[in-house]
Amino acid sequence: MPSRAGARQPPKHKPNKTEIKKQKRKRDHEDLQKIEEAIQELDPKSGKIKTFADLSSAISPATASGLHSSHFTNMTEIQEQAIPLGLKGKDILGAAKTGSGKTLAFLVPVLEKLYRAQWTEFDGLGALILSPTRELAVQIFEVLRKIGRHHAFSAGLVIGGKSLKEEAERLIRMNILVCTPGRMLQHLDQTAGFDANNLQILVLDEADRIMDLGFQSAVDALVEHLPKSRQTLMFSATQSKKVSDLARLSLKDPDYVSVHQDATAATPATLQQHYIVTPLPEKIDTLYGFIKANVKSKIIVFLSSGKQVRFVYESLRHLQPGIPLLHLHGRQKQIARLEITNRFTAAKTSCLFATDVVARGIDFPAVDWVIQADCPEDTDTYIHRVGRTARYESNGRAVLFLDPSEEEGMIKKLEQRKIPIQKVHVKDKKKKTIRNNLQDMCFKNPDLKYLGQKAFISYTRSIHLQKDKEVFKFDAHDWDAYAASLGLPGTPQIKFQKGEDIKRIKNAPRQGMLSDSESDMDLDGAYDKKKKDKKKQEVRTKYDKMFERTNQDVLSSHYSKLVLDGGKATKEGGDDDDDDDDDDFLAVKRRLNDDDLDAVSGKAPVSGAKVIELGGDDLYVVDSKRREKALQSKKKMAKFRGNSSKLVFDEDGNAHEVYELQDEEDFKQQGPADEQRQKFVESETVRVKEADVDDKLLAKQKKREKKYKKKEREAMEMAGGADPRLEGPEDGEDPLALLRSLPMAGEDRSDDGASDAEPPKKKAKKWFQDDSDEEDAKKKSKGGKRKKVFEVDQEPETLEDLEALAAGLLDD
Ligand SMILES: Nc1ncnc2c1ncn2[C@@H]1O[C@H](COP(=O)(O)OP(=O)(O)OP(=O)(O)O)[C@@H](O)[C@H]1O
Repeated sequence: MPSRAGARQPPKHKPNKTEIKKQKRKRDHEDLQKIEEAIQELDPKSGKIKTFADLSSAISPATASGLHSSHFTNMTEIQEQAIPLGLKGKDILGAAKTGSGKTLAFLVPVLEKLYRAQWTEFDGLGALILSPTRELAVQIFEVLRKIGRHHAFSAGLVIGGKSLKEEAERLIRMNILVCTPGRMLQHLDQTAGFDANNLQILVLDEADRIMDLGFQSAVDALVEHLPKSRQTLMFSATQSKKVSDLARLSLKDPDYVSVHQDATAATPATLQQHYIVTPLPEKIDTLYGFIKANVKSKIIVFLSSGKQVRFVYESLRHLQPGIPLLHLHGRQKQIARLEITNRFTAAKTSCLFATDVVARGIDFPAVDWVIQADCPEDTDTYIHRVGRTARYESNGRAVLFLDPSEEEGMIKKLEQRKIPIQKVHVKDKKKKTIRNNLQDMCFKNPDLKYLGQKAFISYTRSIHLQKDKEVFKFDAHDWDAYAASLGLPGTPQIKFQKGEDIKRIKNAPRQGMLSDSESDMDLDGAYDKKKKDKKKQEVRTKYDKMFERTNQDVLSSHYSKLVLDGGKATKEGGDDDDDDDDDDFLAVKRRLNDDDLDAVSGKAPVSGAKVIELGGDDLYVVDSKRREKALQSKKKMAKFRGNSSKLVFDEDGNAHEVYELQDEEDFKQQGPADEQRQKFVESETVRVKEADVDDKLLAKQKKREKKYKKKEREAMEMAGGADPRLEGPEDGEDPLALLRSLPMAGEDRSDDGASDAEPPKKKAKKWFQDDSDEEDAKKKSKGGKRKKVFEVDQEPETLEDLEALAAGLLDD
C-alpha cells in the first residue's frame, strides 16, 4: 500500500508514571485473575497433573522458574495431590511416606498464597512454618531459598542460638518465617513491634510431633497469637486425624491427603528392612561388629539418649573401627550440631551416632544403612528413623536391634503397621567381643567410665519409663551383664523414686523419658516464662558459672548437678534445668570408697571423686586438679563460706560472738551508763598494764630462746654437723628435738631432761674441752700426739667465732 506523502501522523501519547503504574496494576490484576481461574480448574483427582509444568498456569512465573532452576520437574504423589488443594486455599492434613517430597508440597502453596495476596515487605509476617527441630528448620529454609529465589519476599530462620535482640531486629521485616515453636513464641511474647495478626498461612511439618506433649504448651500459646482466618497445612509421614489436635489448631473442614493407603506401609518400597535379635549385654559387640563390616558405607546409628550416644561414640572412637565417626545429640551447641550435620551430609563414608534429633525429616543424601541400636519407643519413631535412608526413589537398608524380650512385642506392632521386616542373624565368624577393650578403657579413663555409668542409668531409666510394657520389660534384662558389657567395674545401683513424680513422668512420656532427644527438639529453646523469671531472680556467682561451664570435660554438667544437689538450691526447689532429668526419677547410689563420700551417698554416681564439705549443707565435688585447686584457695572459697565471725567459748564450750549485745534492761540495772563506762575504762587499764608486763616477759624469754637455739645450731655446724640423725625430723616430730638432745660442749649432759627444758646457765669466760677429751689427750700424749687444748678468751658467740675455732682445730 502507497504511502500518503505529507499526511500528518497523529501525535504519539507518552504515558506518564501514574498511567504506567495503573497499566501494570491492571496487567497484574489480569494475571492474578487468570491464575485464580486456573486454580479453580485444577482437579487433583483427574490424574492429569504430573509435572510442575502442568501447574504453570496456576502458579506464579517466579515459583515456576524457582522449581525449574532447582531441577524439580516431575511431581511426587503427595505433591500431585496436596499442591492443588493448597493452592485452592484448603486446610490440609497430609500424610506421605518418608522422603516422598512433603516439603515442596507445602512450600509451593506458601509462596503462592503470598504472591496472590500481593504481599510486600510492609505487610509483615504472612507465613509461618513450624518444625520440631532446628536441623529440620534449617533444611526447610534451604529448600525455600532455592525455589523462592525469584520472589521478592523476605524469609527468615528463627531457631535460637543467637541473642533474642539480634534476631528481633531482623524478624520484624520478614514475610515468611521458618521456626521452632518455643523460640517463635518467645518472640511473639517479647519482641516489640512483631506480631502475626496478618498471618495468611500456617504450616506444621512433622505435625504429629509438634502437636504432642513435648510442645503442647508452646504450640497452644503460639496459636493464640495467630488470626483464626488463616490457611493451615499439617504434614507428616505418620499423620493422625486426631480431632483434638484439629480443634486446637482450629482447622476448618480439612482435606485429608494420604498417599499411603491403609493397605501399604508408611515406609518406602525401596527400603529393605531387617532385624537382629541380640541380647542387651551383646549389643555393643554386635554394633561394633556391624560397623567394622561396613566401613565403606554411610551409616546412621540411632540410640535412645544423648548419654548413650556419647558413650558409644567415645568408646568406639578409641577402638578406631576404620570409618569416620560422628555424633549428634541435643546437648551439643547449635554450631556444633550444624557443623556435624553438614559433615555427615557431605561425607561419602561415615557413621553417625544420633538421638532422635535427626529421626524426622532430615534429608541426608545417600545413607546406606539406618541402624536402630536401641529399640524405638513406638512404630512411628521406627518409621521416621528408617526414613533417613531410601529417600526419593533411592535404595536403602535398615536394621533394628532387639533384645529377645523385645522381639515378640515389637514385631507384632510393626506387622500391624504393615511394615515388611525380616529377621537376620549375625554370622558367627563376624562376632567379636570388645568387652575387654571397654573394661581396659574405662579403667584407664575415668571420664569414659563416668559416661558409661550415665549411659547405663539413662538406658535403664528409659526402659523403665517406656509406656509400652509389651515391648519394654524391665525385669527381663540382666542389668549386671549389661553394665559389664559397657566395661563398667560394677553395676551402678538404681534407685526408683516413689510417688507423684513417676506418675507425672509417665503421663508425659516424651518430656520425661527422652529428655535428651526431646531437648534437641527445641525443648531446650522452648520458652517457659516461669523458668525464665525464676532464673532472673537467682544470683549466680562466678563459681556457680565455673561449675556450670560445660565442655571442660565430660563431667562438668555432673559437677553442677552435684553442687546443686548437695547445696541448698535443690532443696529449695532450685532450677536444675541444665541437665537432663535423669535424677528426677532414678538416682544412683554412689559407690565411693572415699570416706568423705558417705556424706552424700544416694545422691549421684561418681567414683573417685572427693566431696568437700564446706559447712552447712554445702558440698562440693572435686575430681580434677583445677577444681581441687580452686576449692583449696581460701580466698575463692571464702565466698561460699560467707563472712567469718570471731567466736569465743565459755566454760561449757558454748560459742559466743565476741561482742554480744546485752539486753537494755539488764544494762540499766548495772547502774548509770557514765559510771559503768568509767569502771570499764579503769578495769581495762589495769588489765592492759598486767598484760603488758606479761607480754614483755614473754618477749624476753622468746628472745633468749632464739639466741640459745642459734648457738646450738652454730655449734653443731662447727662440730661437723654430719650426724645422720640431723637429716630431718620425721613427720610430726618437733624439728628442734634432735638438735636439743645433742651434747653441747660445756654442757652438763648428766641432766639430759633439764638441758631440754631450761636454757643453759651463763658459762665462765674460758671455754675448755671436756673431761673425756682430757683423758683422750693424755692417752695420745703417751703414744703419740697430744691433743691440743684451746683456750679462748670468750665463748664464741657469732658464726665467725665458731668458724675461727673450727679452723683452729682443723689446722692442727
Ligand atoms: N518433585 C521432586 N523431584 C525430585 N526430587 C524431589 C522432588 N520432591 C522432593 N524431592 C527430593 O526428595 C527428597 C525428600 O524430600 P523431602 O525432604 O521433602 O521428603 P519428606 O517427605 O519431607 O520426608 P520426611 O518424611 O522424612 O520428612 C529431597 O532430597 C528432595 O529434594
